[in-house]
Amino acid sequence: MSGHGMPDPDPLDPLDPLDPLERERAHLAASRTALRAMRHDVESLDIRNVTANWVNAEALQHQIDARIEALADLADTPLFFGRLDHADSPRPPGAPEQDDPSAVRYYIGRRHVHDADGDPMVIDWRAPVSQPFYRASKKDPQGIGLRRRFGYTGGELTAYEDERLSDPDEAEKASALLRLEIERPRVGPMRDIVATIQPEQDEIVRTGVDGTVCVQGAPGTGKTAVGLHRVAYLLYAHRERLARTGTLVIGPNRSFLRYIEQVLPALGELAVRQATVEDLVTEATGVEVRGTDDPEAARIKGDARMAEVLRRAVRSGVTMPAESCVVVRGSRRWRVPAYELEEIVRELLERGIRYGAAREALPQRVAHAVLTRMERSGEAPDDRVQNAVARDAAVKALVKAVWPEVDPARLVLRLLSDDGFLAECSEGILTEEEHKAILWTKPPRGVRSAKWSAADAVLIDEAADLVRRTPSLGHVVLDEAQDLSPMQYRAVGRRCATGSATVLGDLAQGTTPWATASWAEALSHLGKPDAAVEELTRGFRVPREVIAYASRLLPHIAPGLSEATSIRDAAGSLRVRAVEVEELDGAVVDACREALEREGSIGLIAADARVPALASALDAAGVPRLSPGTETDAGARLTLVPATLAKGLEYDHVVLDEPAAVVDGEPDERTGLRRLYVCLTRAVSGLTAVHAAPLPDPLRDGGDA
Ligand SMILES: Nc1ncnc2c1ncn2[C@@H]1O[C@H](COP(=O)(O)OP(=O)(O)OP(=O)(O)O)[C@@H](O)[C@H]1O
Repeated sequence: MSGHGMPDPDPLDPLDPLDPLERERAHLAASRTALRAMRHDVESLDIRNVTANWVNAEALQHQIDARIEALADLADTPLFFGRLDHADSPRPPGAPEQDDPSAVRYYIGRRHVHDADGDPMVIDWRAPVSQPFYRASKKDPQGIGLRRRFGYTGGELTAYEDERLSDPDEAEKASALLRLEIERPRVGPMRDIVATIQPEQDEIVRTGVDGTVCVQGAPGTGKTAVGLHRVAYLLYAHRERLARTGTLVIGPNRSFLRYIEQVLPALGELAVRQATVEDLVTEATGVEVRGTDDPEAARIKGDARMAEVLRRAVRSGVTMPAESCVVVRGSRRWRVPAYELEEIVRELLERGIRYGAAREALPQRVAHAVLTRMERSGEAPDDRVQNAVARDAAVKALVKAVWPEVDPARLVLRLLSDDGFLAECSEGILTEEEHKAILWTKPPRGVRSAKWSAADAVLIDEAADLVRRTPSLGHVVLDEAQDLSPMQYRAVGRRCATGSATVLGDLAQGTTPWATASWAEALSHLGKPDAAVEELTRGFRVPREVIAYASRLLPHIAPGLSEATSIRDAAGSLRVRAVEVEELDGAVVDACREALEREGSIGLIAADARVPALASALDAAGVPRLSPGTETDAGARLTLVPATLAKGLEYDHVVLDEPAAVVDGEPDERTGLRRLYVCLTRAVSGLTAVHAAPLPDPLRDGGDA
């Protein structure tokens, strides 16, 4: 009997048993055939007799269509990328390195494929039996004798790489296939890393669904990749639960989301929403963001203290009843005295339930007080009477007077335009200057005409949650988290209040005035103070020379952080060129042309203010260019990227225009150097920095000039 997933060896098998590549190709072909058969089975399902009605039939057909789509055989996506042979029957010493047909064997791929008998031919990478493919090592072989990685060229299986984990004589070596995969030129959007997830990454990917993890990671350590694969993993391990509760990936902006949007569909996961925090809060509140704040106002509006200001504002309209409430039923009048109504109101205020829920509870409480009186006088009212009393005009009038309805947008509008109201709500919380900084000088006429800023929309979202609980999703991945304000963390936190989160970021790349200073603080704003913080320092993107150059900025921008290492040593990957001012644009265009002679994508990154000049220079030179978020293809490979949009993106070759201008584009030096750090760490193969102005201090006397 052969291992699982491999047919028994056929004595008449014409394949050369000593040619492993040929055998693997045969397994690939057989798996393809099996996948086609699986698809054919689903396609030929006849649902006419199993569904009683039209709606069911529609729903079922929809599921079937999705399944057919999921079973498509994508020619350029290999069906499997790895193989595990269990160590149960080790190869006898001196035996030839041929396949051991008696070993329990699994092929690992992007999806599950089984043969006509239901025996697995390929195992989903997320299944528990696949885990050793990512985690087993010589120190801890996890029962694995052989781990084989496959290399493909254009869909053809062309290479394999073996590690004999239980062979003490075999030295541990870096995987050449991993290196090839990372250096494979980038054209088009981000791709998945299922074939090469590293052990430290896999631990994060497979953290349980109830655990929130926060990952601090230097540029290019795979945070984004890990976050996306974690969603795919969770959807596999908890499909039903998450289908019900939903999953969400949050990124900093549209171009970033466009860059990552293909990864989950490529892993077979089509139903994960991807959005920015702004998308979420504007959608929830119905306001449109058309305005901006100056940095100081934005900082204050994003400060966690605003949550308390809003809490006070929401409850500010609650007043204590001055009069008793009289309900007339038939010939009798029932009076609940003011002091008792006050007790009810106070109790509701103290119970900490949502404002809206308390407003709904109030008439029932008053009705209950009426019913108690009825019972005391010998009546036997039932629930219907209580409901009728709760709907009585006198009770309604009372609720309206003491617990007024709150419209979140109107409330925030009042807060930001009514000096006295803001003073009342922020007393002892904001300083006089802070109060002035957020007050609108020209109050808008109404909610629709107001030029709401992104920070305002978050305030409205907070107010809305104080009134009515925001529904929570099952899992949220928050990428580039370091740039969120405390109020934004809270907005994300309420969207995973009963679920879990994966928080990804790098404190050194924080470029907002409110950038996260510590993960502990951020996690407490998120409402997940007990989350584990993991650090990733092994860099996959940036070559050693380039990351070392960028890391010179670290002591100035994030002194406590570890420097990233790089798994790749690409000599000559860093070039720094000094030119005269009048030559700058020309030298940058030349550097782009040089980069275009090589394969892959090219990013020309420049201070936002320099972008128009460089766009003209490229146009004049006849070099086609794209904007960030537009897909590169073989014909157009150069993207002109404003420094403020570079975060999270990567290019095979980066040309960096005038580093000093990138620093000067920010309001303070530390933010400027952080922005520069982001720009310096976008390159996979090579970075050419071209400058006319002196380089920022930490970068002087470096590079090969
Ligand atoms: N295990 C891996 N195998 C192959 N490629 C990997 C692996 N881990 C990361 N990469 C690649 O390294 C690059 C950087 O990954 P990613 O963008 O996820 O890093 P990041 O930590 O989010 O970076 P940044 O902080 O700059 O946003 C990507 O091209 C990604 O596909």
